[in-house]
Amino acid sequence: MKILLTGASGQVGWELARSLQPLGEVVAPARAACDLARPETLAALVDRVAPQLIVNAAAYTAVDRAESEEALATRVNAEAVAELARAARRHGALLVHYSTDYVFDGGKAGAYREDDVVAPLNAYGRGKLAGERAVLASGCDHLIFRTTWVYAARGANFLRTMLRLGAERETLRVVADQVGAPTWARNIADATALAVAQARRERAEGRFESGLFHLAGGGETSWHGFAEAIFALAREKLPEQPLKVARVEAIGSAEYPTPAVRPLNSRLNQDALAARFGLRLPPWRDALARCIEELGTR
Ligand SMILES: NC(=O)C1=CN([C@@H]2O[C@H](COP(=O)(O)OP(=O)(O)OC[C@H]3O[C@@H](n4cnc5c(N)ncnc54)[C@H](OP(=O)(O)O)[C@@H]3O)[C@@H](O)[C@H]2O)C=CC1
Ligand SMILES: Cc1cn([C@H]2C[C@H](O)[C@@H](COP(=O)(O)OP(=O)(O)O[C@H]3O[C@@H](C)C(=O)[C@@H](O)[C@H]3O)O2)c(=O)[nH]c1=O
Ligand SMILES: [Mg+2]
Repeated sequence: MKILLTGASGQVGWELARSLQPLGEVVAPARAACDLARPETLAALVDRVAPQLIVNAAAYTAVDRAESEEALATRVNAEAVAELARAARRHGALLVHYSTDYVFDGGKAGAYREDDVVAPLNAYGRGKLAGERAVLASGCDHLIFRTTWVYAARGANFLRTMLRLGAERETLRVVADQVGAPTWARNIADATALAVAQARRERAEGRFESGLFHLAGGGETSWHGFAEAIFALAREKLPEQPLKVARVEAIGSAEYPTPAVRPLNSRLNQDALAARFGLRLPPWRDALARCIEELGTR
């Protein structure tokens, strides 16, 4: 199977480049050769590669910057996605695409199910929602995974931000009223590969059905709880890590003003993924422990 992977330098894309290897030949063009800010160039790229599977891990993920760059964010997260999806349809390829908890407004009391009402609060969320809709509208075979609070040993993420700030400051202030589940990029990539393997069998047997699935770490916490776990695990597993931080103050979102409004509830119900693919990500703290252990081996 020939696989076109976008965003291979990102958190999820980096892990996918490894997880997808056993499934076929992974073609992962550099950004210059696959620029989602230029959607009009993508059909020719897909024609040239002629993949059976397209995995789109590229995205505009700067949530606050998107408020002042909504057109660019939407071009990358929706218009380019529409082009990739139409090209997948033309080639009879399966498209795997990722979306976000930020399509929701966070007002629900429990964990969000796939068919719950969407109502993004920010520009990034609006663009990602438009991306989901573009995939649906294209009529291509697809799997959309809505994930959340992604971190990895590399890339720009909350884990790495906390380790950096924790080395610089004695006190940090972190919001405690936004709840969700940290999700390790490696778990996303491995679950994607397993789901794709099943989808490939289903397609060969003519019984594949496209769908959208929530894919997030198990359990829940707040950003504050995530930060405390990061420092506890780093103290335990990274003796070399310089950590000055002595206190992580729990604050409300109002005390940490940002250009983009974030949902207070990011919890994603995992049952649909388990029912369809028999997959469930581990408790978020277990995954975080493994990721942090790995940081110590570098
Ligand atoms: N990060 C998170 O917390 C969450 C992410 N998601 C979704 O998961 C998916 C993967 O995200 P994640 O791995 O965290 O993202 P990252 O920000 O870590 O990586 C984004 C990737 O997209 C690439 N990219 C950005 N702009 C363009 C462009 N114009 N053309 C081509 N490539 C581009 C980046 O390239 P370069 O390295 O050159 O910048 C990078 O490879 C995305 O769909 C995202 O929306 C969903 C929920 C949470
Ligand atoms: C650095 C820092 C952040 N925060 C808050 C801000 C925010 O509410 C929360 C997390 O900060 P971030 O900038 O990592 O959040 P953000 O970039 O919004 O993370 C989101 O990224 C996109 C791509 C998604 O799809 C979402 O699922 C989510 O992971 O922590 C503090 O309270 N104190 C701090 O010192
Ligand atoms: Mg961010």
